Amino acid sequence: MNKNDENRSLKSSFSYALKGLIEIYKTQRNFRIQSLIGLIVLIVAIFANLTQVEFILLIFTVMLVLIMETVNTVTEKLLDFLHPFYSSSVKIIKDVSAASVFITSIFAVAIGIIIFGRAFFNLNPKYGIILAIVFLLFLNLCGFIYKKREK
Ligand SMILES: Nc1ncnc2c1ncn2[C@@H]1O[C@H](COP(=O)(O)OP(=O)(O)OP(=O)(O)O)[C@@H](O)[C@H]1O
Repeated sequence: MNKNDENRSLKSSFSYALKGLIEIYKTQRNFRIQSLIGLIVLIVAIFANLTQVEFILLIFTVMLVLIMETVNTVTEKLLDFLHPFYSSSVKIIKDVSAASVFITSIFAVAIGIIIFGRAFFNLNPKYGIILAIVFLLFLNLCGFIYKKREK
């Protein structure tokens, strides 16, 4: 492969990725909402008094939510293509995939509370941890009750 071919293939990979992004943006309402929230969060971050680590964490979190939504969309589209009819297995896979986005969103909100809470309201970082604890408590409690009921 010569330099020209390499440049061309790099260009086409980029254009395919861009088409994929446009497809997700056009068809996935959640992706549109998440990318808008991410944009607002990062713009607000510019005006907040944040440390370098906090900036990095915010960018990481915003991108992570979008990545998880993209992976979730791939899972849904793949399953719809392979098995367009009702199936309890498809249901479980789709539900679990949606759960991964949900967990990431909770993580994002906890990070937001910790970082913006400190910067704008001098809030103790423990409130972000409390949200994560409430989520894990709820998860364990529901899981426990559900398992008990199944027996
Ligand atoms: N083929 C199927 N068999 C069984 N259950 C399904 C099937 N397709 C979807 N479901 C159920 O419907 C839920 C929503 O699935 P769907 O693919 O419509 O995703 P969605 O959340 O509406 O995605 P989006 O709006 O992002 O396209 C799944 O989590 C699952 O519980």
